Amino acid sequence: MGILEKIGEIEREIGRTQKNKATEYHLGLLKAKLAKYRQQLLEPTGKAGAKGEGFDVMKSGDARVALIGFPSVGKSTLLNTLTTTHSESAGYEFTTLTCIPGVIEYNGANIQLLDLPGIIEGAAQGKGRGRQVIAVARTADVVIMMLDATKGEKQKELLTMELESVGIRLNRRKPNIYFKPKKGGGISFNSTLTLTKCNEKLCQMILHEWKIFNAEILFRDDCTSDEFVDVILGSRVYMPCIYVYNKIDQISIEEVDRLARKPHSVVVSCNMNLNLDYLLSTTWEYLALVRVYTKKRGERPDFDDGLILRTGCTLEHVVSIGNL
Ligand SMILES: Nc1nc2c(ncn2[C@@H]2O[C@H](COP(=O)(O)OP(=O)(O)OP(=O)(O)O)[C@@H](O)[C@H]2O)c(=O)[nH]1
Ligand SMILES: [K+]
Ligand SMILES: [Mg+2]
Repeated sequence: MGILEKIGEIEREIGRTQKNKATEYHLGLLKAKLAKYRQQLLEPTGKAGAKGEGFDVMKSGDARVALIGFPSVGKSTLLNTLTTTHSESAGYEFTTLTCIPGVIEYNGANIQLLDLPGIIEGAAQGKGRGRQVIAVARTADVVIMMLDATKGEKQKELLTMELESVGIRLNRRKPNIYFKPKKGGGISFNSTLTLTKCNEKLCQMILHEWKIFNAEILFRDDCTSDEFVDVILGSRVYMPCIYVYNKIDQISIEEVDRLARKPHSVVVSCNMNLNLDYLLSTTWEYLALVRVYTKKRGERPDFDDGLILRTGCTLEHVVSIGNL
């Protein structure tokens, strides 16, 4: 039996057990066991942690949005408000221990919203269930980083660093650098504009570090050496991210205004249902989905049955879907 099943069983038994003097000892033991299993689930070295129990959620719908944030910022409350799925929400940290999927219907599209356990500093190294959470975040089309509006910018900085450390780049374009390792011929370095943050010598030194002595490089943008490293390593994920400041019911209107003006930010109160429409329209915009209506020659288009496509797709995509 997996740890999640054990937890479920104990929770059910606690629910079944009447609270009185005679059951006091039994209930106490059950709660202690529950605490032990919950703790095991959060341990980086625990077997359950390594396997990622409870995180194998199928992709479904037209797009996937992952909710990440510190514990108790209101992620589950958001899922409960926007979808018909229920995820336990409570005032204590690590209420959510697994990945809970819900569906948002918007503009005729089905968007999968994933509630996830809270993550903390050190998540990328395996603290809490951080590694599994980050692995799920990588598979998303958009990340919603939920922040507690009462708690300042520290959470945002820490989470951004955690994601950076595992190769997730938020709200940044893929560096426009052409890079191709070769069999011979040394390193050929070119740029289409004057570089101010990086140069040929630095690139060569970096490449030698990776034991690459033959390659073709073309900078098409004024990129940094960090971005060059990202290109050499590949495996980077460039992810649109919305910073959602929740619990604005707890702060002054001046503070709300200040947070709302930050780049990529949306201010909300999940409890009081404030500004969630705007969060949905922003999410739609960040997903960059478009609806395409097909019609037969001489007939009117069927506006009830559009295709959901990503921005940048071509007519060929539409035709190939139509031929399925
Ligand atoms: N004041 C206020 N409290 C909120 C709001 N949204 C959520 N909360 C409260 O914040 C607490 C934590 O909410 P959860 O939804 O459990 O938070 P979470 O991020 O899912 O927490 P974990 O699963 O433990 O990581 C609960 O007591 C909620 O009622 C809000 O908009 N305003
Ligand atoms: K919580
Ligand atoms: Mg939760």
